[in-house]
Amino acid sequence: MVIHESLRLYPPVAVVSREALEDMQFGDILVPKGVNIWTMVLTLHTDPQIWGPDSYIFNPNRFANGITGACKIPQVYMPFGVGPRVCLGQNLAMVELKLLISLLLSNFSFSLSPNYTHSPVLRLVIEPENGVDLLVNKL
Ligand code: HEM
Repeated sequence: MVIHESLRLYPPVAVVSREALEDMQFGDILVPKGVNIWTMVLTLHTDPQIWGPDSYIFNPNRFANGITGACKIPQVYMPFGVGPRVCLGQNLAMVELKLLISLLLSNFSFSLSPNYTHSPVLRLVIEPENGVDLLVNKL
């Protein structure tokens, strides 16, 4: 739940793009050949109409009943992309994250340094603008 919520609010890949290789019609919308379409993952992940009024709040419990329980349109949760070019490493990434977090939390406790300022920025990926100063104690 914590990993899902982190990937929802801070998706490392905040934008995925596709180029139309031919003219394409979606209902009333014509997408001409050659146009690049950017899907704003972060916008989809924080839309209050989809996630509820607390959509900008970090709340891992929203995933207590899985992705379908967390939002109205589960397809919009796409930290690893969707479709034929979905991230090949998504299962490996999830296992790595679970292992790493379990190992770290069973050996150390963490708290935020008073120096920390919350300022996520979109560069190549979403990252903390001023780094993350942590106070780490060995258990
Ligand atoms: C938290 C970690 C990761 C995130 C958030 C992530 C996210 C993504 C996203 C958003 C895409 C683009 C999907 C699209 O265009 O629709 C992608 C593609 C890809 N990812 Fe990841 N990824 C992660 C970890 C990994 C790992 C660990 C590997 C390999 C060991 C990996 C391998 C790939 C590959 C090969 C593609 C290209 C797939 C294709 O174009 O067919 N990723 N990833």
